[in-house]
Amino acid sequence: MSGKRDDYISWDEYFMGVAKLAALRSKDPNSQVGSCIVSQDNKILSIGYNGLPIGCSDDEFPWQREGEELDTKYVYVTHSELNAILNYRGGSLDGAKLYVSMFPCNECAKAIIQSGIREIIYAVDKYPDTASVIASKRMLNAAGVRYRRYVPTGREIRFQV
Ligand SMILES: O=c1ccn([C@H]2C[C@H](O)[C@@H](COP(=O)(O)O)O2)c(=O)[nH]1
Ligand SMILES: [Zn+2]
Repeated sequence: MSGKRDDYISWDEYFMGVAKLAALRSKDPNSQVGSCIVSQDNKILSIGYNGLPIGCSDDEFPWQREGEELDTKYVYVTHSELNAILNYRGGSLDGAKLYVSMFPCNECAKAIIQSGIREIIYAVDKYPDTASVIASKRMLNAAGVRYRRYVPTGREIRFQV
């Protein structure tokens, strides 16, 4: 009997919690997406969320979903997963894991595969019937990148000292 706490959070809760915290930085009014890249030995390597590229003002570029293509967010926003990959300055991501709050699109799947990430843990598969996500899964399957849904414990995570 060591007296150690036994209600500490799991690795999955920890890293998905970090990804969801990062998502809260997003200015996207509809979908806030956060990513946390983790090494095989559970060290956080990088974090990202969906947002505009450096130098592109959050207040000047559009956040709408519909209308003329050039007036929508879709042609400007950098996706959370790509931001996390690009934010990493340490070299190789070979064998890393990606915790992400929403299932990655086809463009992110390409970047994930090419970066060497080998496992995706996602919270929500928000658009499973879209060509983008179907293509994403097809590529991830072909490349042998595993993916699994994060199963919430239902436990409330509170901060206390
Ligand atoms: O793989 C992905 C796919 C999408 N995103 C971002 C891009 C947008 O900011 C939102 C999606 O907006 P909707 O209004 O839900 O279409 O999510 C991402 O970061 N990663
Ligand atoms: Zn994407």
